[in-house]
Amino acid sequence: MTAPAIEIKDVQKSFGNISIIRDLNLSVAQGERHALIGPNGAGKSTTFNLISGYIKPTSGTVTLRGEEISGLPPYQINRRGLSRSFQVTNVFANMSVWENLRCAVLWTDGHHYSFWKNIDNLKQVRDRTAQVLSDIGLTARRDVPAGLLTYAEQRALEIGITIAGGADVILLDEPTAGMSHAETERAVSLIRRLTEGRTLVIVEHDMSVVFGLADRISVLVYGHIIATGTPEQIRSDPKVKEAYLGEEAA
Ligand SMILES: Nc1ncnc2c1ncn2[C@@H]1O[C@H](COP(=O)(O)OP(=O)(O)OP(=O)(O)O)[C@@H](O)[C@H]1O
Repeated sequence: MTAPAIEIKDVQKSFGNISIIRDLNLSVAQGERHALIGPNGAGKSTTFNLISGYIKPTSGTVTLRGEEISGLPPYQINRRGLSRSFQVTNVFANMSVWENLRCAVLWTDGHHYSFWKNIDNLKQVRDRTAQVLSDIGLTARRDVPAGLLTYAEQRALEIGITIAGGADVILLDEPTAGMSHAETERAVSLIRRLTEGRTLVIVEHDMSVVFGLADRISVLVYGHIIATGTPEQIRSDPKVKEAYLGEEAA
């Protein structure tokens, strides 16, 4: 049997004496698109931080394709094929779109200490950067400083940076936050296309995105998953309606 892409087992996380994540159990199959939803402050970003190594669990384990990763630093988890985006736009504003992407490709390829090399001569890096640039639809904007892109373009670039290294497990934290309806629709089709054949975990408040994209959904309330299931199961789960979705999803 194939190991899950991500498995969180009995994870607890406290900050000081405040318990934020309580008995967290979550299994995401390889190739699945999984959405993590829940009210503000439920612990969704904290869960992403726990998976990607930015914080360590107080207890419990996180495994990636069957191998324990809890306790590893973020760059080692990244090298094992897990990449994440952040809630806040996280691009280098003064660097061009091309340079931002190339930086992400170099980083994952382990070239980041070779700053004395002429990196544009690394054909493999150049080809991969051009491929991602085209995948995110920003080829015409390649030389524009990232800080001058529209907000939606910056978020697309951020998704490009996240997938640039070829990770097969992708975590996206609110990728459509702050976008218009039309921008959101474009972002969803971009995400669907770019995560084809990979595993995706997405934190998202926009329910049209969640229900349109996810194979399965988990609902986190006060640091605990109260339900996991298909969009239909989640939509009709009385516990979920009461705790989170309310009449909105009825
Ligand atoms: N480093 C930290 N130290 C102390 N408390 C923290 C820390 N990180 C998060 N928290 C607290 O943990 C709780 C969960 O926060 P988190 O950001 O994970 O929630 P969230 O579900 O992502 O919320 P939102 O939907 O608003 O982004 C919050 O009460 C937050 O204040």
